[in-house]
Amino acid sequence: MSEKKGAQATSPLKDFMAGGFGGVCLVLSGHPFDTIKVRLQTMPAVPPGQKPMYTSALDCCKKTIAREGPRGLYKGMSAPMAGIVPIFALCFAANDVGKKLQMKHKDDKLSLLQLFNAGAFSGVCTTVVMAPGERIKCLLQVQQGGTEPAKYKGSIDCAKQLFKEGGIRSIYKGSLATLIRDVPASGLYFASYEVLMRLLTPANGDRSQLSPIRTLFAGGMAGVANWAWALPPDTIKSRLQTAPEGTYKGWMDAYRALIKEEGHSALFRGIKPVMLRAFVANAACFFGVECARSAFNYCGL
Ligand SMILES: CC(=O)O[C@H](CC(=O)[O-])C[N+](C)(C)C
Repeated sequence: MSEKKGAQATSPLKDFMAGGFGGVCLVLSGHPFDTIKVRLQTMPAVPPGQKPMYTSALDCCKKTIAREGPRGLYKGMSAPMAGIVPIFALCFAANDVGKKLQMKHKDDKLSLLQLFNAGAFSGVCTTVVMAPGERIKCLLQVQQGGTEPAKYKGSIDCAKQLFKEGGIRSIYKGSLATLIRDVPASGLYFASYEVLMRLLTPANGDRSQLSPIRTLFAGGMAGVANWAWALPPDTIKSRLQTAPEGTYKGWMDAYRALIKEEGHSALFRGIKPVMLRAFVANAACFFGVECARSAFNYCGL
C-alpha cells in the first residue's frame, strides 16, 4: 500500500470532527452492551449456596428488558453521548497531533511503536473529560429501577449531587484508574487499527477506496485490542466510581478488596459483552470516522 496514493492530508481539526461523528456511531451501537457490562461488574458478591443476581450476559439483558423495558439498556446514555462525542473528537485529534509530533516529514510512515505512542498520548489528553463522564455514567447505570426511588434523575442531577457532596474531587474520583486503563489501551487501539488498515489495503491500492467490510473489520479489531488491555482496570474503576464514599482508599485498595473477596476471575467479568460491544461499536466508530474524512475530502475541506 502506498501511504501517499489516496491518503488525503489529515489535520487535527478534521480528525476532531470525524472523531466526534465516530463517537456518535459508537454510542448508538454500543451503549446496551455497556449497560450489561457495568451491571455484571458491579452486582453484589454471592453468598455461598445462593444464585447470583445475573447468571450471564444474556440473563442480565433479559432481566433488564423484563424489569425496565428495552429503554433500560439505554439508561445513562445521555452522559456518554454528551461526553463521548467530545472525547472521541479530542481523542482522534490528539492522536493526529501525537503522530505529527513524531514525524520529520509529512509523508513519514510511522513505526508500530510510534503509532502506539501517538495513541497513548491521546489517552492522556482524553482522561480530563473521560474520568468525570465515566463516573456519572457508571452511577446512573447501576441504578437498577425497581422499588427504591432513583437517587439521580439524570446526568446533570448526578453531577450536581456529586459536586455538592464532595466537590470537584468527587466528580474526578477514579481518574488514576481511568489513566491506567486508557493510556495503554489507546496506544493499542490506534496502532492496531493503522496496522490492520495497512495490511488490508492492496499493494499500490487506494486506502480511501477500501471496502466497508475491511474498514469495519479493522475498526472492530482495534476495539478488541483496546479492551484486551482495558477490561481488568475498567472493572476496578467501575467498582471505585460506584462505591459509597469512603469504601476504598484508592485504586489499589479497590483492587486488593476485589481480589480478596472474589478472586482474579472477577476482573474479567462481563468479558463476552465487552468484546462483542468492542467489536460492534468500534467497527461503527471507525467506519463513521472514515466516512466523515471522505466527506470532508469530497467537499474539498
Ligand atoms: C475505554 C474506551 O473508551 O475505549 C475506547 C473504545 C471503546 O470501546 O469505547 C477507545 N479509546 C480509549 C481510545 C477512547
